[in-house]
Amino acid sequence: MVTIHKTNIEKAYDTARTKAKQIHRPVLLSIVEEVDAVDPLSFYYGGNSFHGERFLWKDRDHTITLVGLGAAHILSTDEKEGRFFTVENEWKRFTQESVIVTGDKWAGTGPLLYGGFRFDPLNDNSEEWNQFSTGTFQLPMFMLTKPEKTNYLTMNVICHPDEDERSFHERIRLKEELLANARKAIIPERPEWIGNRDVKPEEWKESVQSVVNRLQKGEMDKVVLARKCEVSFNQQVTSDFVLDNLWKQQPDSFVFSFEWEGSCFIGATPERLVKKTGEEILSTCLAGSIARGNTLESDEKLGEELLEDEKNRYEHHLVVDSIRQALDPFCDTLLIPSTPQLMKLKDIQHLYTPVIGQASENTSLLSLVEKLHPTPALGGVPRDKAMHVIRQEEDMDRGLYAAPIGWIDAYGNGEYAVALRSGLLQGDKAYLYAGCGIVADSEPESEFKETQMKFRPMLRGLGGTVHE
Ligand SMILES: C=C(O[C@H]1C=CC=C(C(=O)O)[C@@H]1O)C(=O)O
Ligand SMILES: [Mg+2]
Repeated sequence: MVTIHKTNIEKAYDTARTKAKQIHRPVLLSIVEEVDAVDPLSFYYGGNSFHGERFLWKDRDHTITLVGLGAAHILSTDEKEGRFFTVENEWKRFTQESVIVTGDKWAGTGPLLYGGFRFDPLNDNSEEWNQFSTGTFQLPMFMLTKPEKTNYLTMNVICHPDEDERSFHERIRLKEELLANARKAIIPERPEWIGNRDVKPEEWKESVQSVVNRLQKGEMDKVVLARKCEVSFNQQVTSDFVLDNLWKQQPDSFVFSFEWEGSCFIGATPERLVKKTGEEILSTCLAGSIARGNTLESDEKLGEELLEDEKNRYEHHLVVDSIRQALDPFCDTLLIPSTPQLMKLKDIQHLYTPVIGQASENTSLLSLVEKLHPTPALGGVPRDKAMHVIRQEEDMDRGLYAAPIGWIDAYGNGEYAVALRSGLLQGDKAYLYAGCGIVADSEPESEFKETQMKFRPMLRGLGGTVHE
């Protein structure tokens, strides 16, 4: 990796081209510059000439927003077991040969790989998820990074050995145009909502009962079962208006979109899988749910009920235990409070235990993702047995729902969320997914109601009427 500090970009371009000629391979040139304040959503809408190749990421702590336009490079794998390492090694190799022009090494700027790993590489019941590989990632052509108050723009160009200079100048012109577009107010178009329907709701409740019977016999401790809801529109649904809604409606969640080959995976999830900045790592145990109350008093009462409820505490405890076991071997220090607190979101409250650790040297972000996924907040205990039951019982493909989605930069910093409260926009349909942790004393009807609450953020985000 060659890092050049604040130089003439023509010179950097020559360096990259010369390098490409020497190694007989294309070389990535990544140019980072500080720009005047840009509204991330306007940058996204204004980049609609890249429709189908855009992404947006906002974390739940409001520390970073990323918007990517266009794909300078695609990295995907169909490997099953080794997919995390394949992506990691490919990414390392690719960035090691790159030329980066930057003022400093800010996390989330420069070369950055955005995308996700499918929930279950062994599920080939594909339906709507055909176009996604077991790991699907892109390096954006243009990317806006907003860490709190600053604004950076990264331009990624793949320089070929026989590169024609004109295409480079064309990219610079395009970058200026995208920044100018983002400063004009663009209001996203909203298609008309036709209706929504639960897919096989009665069958799902029967599955819950059959899993409860097995749990009561002691075959396993926990299995998370999910179901699907389908929403129809009068015309193609694009991600713009959905993002606009989710951004405003779910300030305390990760808001993300990932446009890919005509579809868009989108959502507002409260759950972090893992974040790594230098050696510091953060993770989240999130499991156990109850409704929000209509008044402050009833809301507090429900919160207290959740904190004391044995069934929910058990659901949660299994997640804490498993995350501790996964992270402990990779950490010099690991801090996990012994009792959960409440995470209150617009439609639901959860039991929540934050995790902070100091990773031992040479621990990579994707190796942590590999160890953590799927946590028992989406899979179960024991993991392999639960995955087998999910394949048997769910009769669908989760695709990227409940899967790790996020980013990694050239310095190994990054963050992956667990893609809950999410859906796939495809043509004039949106497919939404929601699941529940099933334990021995689960009741199908009340778990069904829990999934109804978990569909609400996306139903509202899609413009549906949600009874508060
Ligand atoms: C599987 C989902 O939620 C998980 C995260 C929080 C609470 C959960 C629960 O109480 O069952 C689930 O484990 C989902 O939202 O689809
Ligand atoms: Mg639950």
